[in-house]
Amino acid sequence: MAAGTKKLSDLGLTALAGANPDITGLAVDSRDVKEGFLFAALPGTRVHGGTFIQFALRMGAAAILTDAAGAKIAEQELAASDAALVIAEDPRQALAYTSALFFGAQPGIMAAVTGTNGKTSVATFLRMIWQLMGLEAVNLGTTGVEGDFTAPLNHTTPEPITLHRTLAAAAEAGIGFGAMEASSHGLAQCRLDGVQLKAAGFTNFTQDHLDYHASFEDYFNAKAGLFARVLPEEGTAVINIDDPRGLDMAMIAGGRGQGVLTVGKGEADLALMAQRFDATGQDIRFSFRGKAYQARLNLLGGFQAENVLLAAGLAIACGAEPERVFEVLGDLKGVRGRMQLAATRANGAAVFVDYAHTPDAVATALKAMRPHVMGRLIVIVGAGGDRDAAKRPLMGQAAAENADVVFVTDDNPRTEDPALIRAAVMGGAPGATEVGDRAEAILRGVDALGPGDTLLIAGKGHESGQIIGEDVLPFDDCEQASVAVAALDGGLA
Ligand SMILES: CC(=O)N[C@H]1[C@@H](OP(=O)(O)OP(=O)(O)OC[C@H]2O[C@@H](n3ccc(=O)[nH]c3=O)[C@H](O)[C@@H]2O)O[C@H](CO)[C@@H](O)[C@@H]1O[C@H](C)C(=O)N[C@@H](C)C(=O)N[C@H](CCC(=O)O)C(=O)O
Ligand SMILES: Nc1ncnc2c1ncn2[C@@H]1O[C@H](COP(=O)(O)OP(=O)(O)OP(=O)(O)O)[C@@H](O)[C@H]1O
Ligand SMILES: N[C@H](CCC[C@H](N)C(=O)O)C(=O)O
Repeated sequence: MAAGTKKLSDLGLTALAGANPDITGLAVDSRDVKEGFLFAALPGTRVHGGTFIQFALRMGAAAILTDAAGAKIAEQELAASDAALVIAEDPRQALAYTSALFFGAQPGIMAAVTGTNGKTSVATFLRMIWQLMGLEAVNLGTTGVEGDFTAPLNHTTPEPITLHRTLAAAAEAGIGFGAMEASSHGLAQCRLDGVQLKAAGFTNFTQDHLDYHASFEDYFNAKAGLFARVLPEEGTAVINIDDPRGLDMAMIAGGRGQGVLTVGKGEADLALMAQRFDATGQDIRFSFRGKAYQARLNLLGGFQAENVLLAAGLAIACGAEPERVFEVLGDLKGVRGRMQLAATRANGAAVFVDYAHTPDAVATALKAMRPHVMGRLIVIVGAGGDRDAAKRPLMGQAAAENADVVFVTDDNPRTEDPALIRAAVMGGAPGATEVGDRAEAILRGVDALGPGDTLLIAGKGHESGQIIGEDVLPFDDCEQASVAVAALDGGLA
């Protein structure tokens, strides 16, 4: 058998007619199928993957994994083929377990974090904590794979083939610790089933993605599903109980027999007692199971202390010595595109870039900025196309309520009419100035900065492109901020 080749039966699958071919690879898209591959024909939001079974067979697929509907679509082609047919009630879940068995390795200790906002921040801080303690670690999510092993990713939670291929490569490179983000899409689509999780974290639950989930409760249940994936006996849930749904989450996890470690400002195991802000960060006092500690965080934004404590809780839940974890918090660095200082004007006014792309995140980011601002707080905001339309006016409103000056602009209009998206955002921020072109909006925002003012450019964070239609045009908020400052204050050749 060739390297990387496995028998179908070794992948936990049984074919209808008892066939047991060698499987040389896995594909979820028929266009990726090669000779000997298993093609997973999944039910989709636009089309059933069963439609593409005929193409997969032509490309040499040795096995097809699908559901009854997929098999029906390709009934004739399957009958005329030697390929093994596996029918599963939930082929997405079956694919996830099959991928885990096919690639066969992951970092020994894995933790995942879910929540509307803060996943990337918490996963990144957790990876940094591990590294600062001398351990080889990675985080996987919206910003790709980062840490002691790096790779690009297309999803916050990659589909299972990519996920398990990446985890196996990390394990092979000697990485012992992994922190991953669990998006609600990823959870609903079982993308991380088959990952052995030692701990799972919950940040918060507010509005997003109601284009995909049928209701708010459906969205909550998808997130709660993370706690069904933690190792039943030895796993621990680390929950932010300041969020109104935190206690619900703690009950769900506790009800499944997991240990629960609570984090929050009130009566929590890991409790934030005080924060004092200055120009470069904050000093925090906190307690762990009754004992008091303090730490310096070189991070802007009150919410980052909550994210750091959640990450610390996850490190402890994964077996680290609490004292050792608390010692390294002062060395944590900021996360790319999250409250990142992008440029400073000659008059001292600062420009920050942040990834706030939900109503709650826009409000949180602006409120967090306020104690650091002597003059006016200016914000540039927009909402993504082909995403939850209901959040658009709420994002405008969050901007108008928490900033002194608002510019509404484009943020990845994708296949929608950008003017209509802006109009929806303007609906929540009637006094705002509308500037469609994002580069021009940034220039106008930077130009409006007087001494003591601050500009927050929200929505794109670390992103490096503006998605218009199906095209991705190069665009970087930090770069545009520097260009605007240089153009206005001198410095451009
Ligand atoms: C809405 C959503 O999550 N869609 C995911 C879903 O695709 P779909 O159901 O829309 O697929 P479809 O277009 O109907 O096609 C059905 C099936 O046919 C296959 N196909 C299609 C065409 C073809 O020629 N051959 C072929 O085999 C497709 O691969 C698919 O498996 O299943 C696909 C395969 O598993 C995913 O790649 C795809 O993610 C798309 C690309 C996506 O953009 N997802 C985003 C919204 C997402 O997942 N975001 C979250 C982050 C959200 C957050 O901020 O929290 C993430 O984790 O990244
Ligand atoms: N604990 C928090 N509470 C509220 N808002 C937060 C919190 N943490 C981060 N944010 C806001 O959310 C933005 C996105 O943060 P982050 O990338 O960590 O979240 P995320 O959940 O990974 O988002 P996504 O999965 O959509 O990429 C930040 O730029 C900040 O504005
Ligand atoms: N993971 C999020 C990111 C949104 C970022 C924002 N720039 C946008 O395009 O809406 C999503 O895909 O909904």
